[in-house]
Amino acid sequence: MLQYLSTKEDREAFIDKYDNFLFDCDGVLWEGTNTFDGVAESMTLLREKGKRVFFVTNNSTKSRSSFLKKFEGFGIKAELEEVFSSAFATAAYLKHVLQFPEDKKVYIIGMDGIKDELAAEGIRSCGGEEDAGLTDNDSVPDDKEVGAVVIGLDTKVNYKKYSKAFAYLTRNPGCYFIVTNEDTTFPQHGSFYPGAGAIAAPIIAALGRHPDAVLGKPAQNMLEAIYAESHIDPKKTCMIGDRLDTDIEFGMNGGIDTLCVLTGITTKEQLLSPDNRIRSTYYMDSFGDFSK
Ligand SMILES: O=C(O)[C@H](O)[C@H](O)COP(=O)(O)O
Ligand SMILES: [Mg+2]
Repeated sequence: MLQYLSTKEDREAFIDKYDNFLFDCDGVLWEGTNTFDGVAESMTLLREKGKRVFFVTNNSTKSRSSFLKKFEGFGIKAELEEVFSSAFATAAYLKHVLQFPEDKKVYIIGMDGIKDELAAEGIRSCGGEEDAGLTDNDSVPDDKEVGAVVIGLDTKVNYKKYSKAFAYLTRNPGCYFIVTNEDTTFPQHGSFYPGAGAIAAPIIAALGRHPDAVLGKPAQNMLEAIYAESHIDPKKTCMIGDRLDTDIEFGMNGGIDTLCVLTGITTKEQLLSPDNRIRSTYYMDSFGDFSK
């Protein structure tokens, strides 16, 4: 039964119930370059109570170490081992699941986060922000070294990038088509903007097929990585997110409780609608309210 954490007592009882908290980032801890009131204080409260904290973001634009700088800028304590991103999960999938060959490389539509996480796994890549300024419509030469195309949120996307990705996926036999996450929108500047799912959609339409793999929430790759490294008890763990079809579904699929906050994508009307099939365990206006 969906419970609204409306009083200080509700919020204290919620915190005492769990040992581990998994945090989505965009729409929960911040929106673009702005954090929400009380977020840093609420995070400090959890740390002071000895709770374990993990960050599980579908945002593939930054590497985990770059995210650490963003956390620090908002006064949020975070360790590298606590940060899991869709770019990190994608690099791990290529390396350890696909056993991506050393003589192959990845073509990226996305930001440096994907390039950096691939490099950390020793996987070569091209495209990404290097192709940001391409405006020509010249033919795309073959490049048989490209063994995978990875698409994530790309705020510098252009037609040439799409042309290259389409060329490699249709010309190179066995070329993997991977999307870091399928969030259709993400919150910033007080509004909503196209997300990774919207960036990948043109290639899905042109190819007439869906990706071979999508690594972000609600897929369980990041939760499995957390379990493998930390042995946390799912019964004492709660996922805190702002998007129903990624964060809350991720928790439901993983058998953990969930808290939906209303500072990002999901509105109270959407959450409470009789048509909504993705019901979180709890909901509250903002994670920052724990500091009140
Ligand atoms: O790709 C996107 O649309 C954004 O990165 C999206 O906001 C995911 O970020 P998260 O809410 O999982 O931190
Ligand atoms: Mg979010």
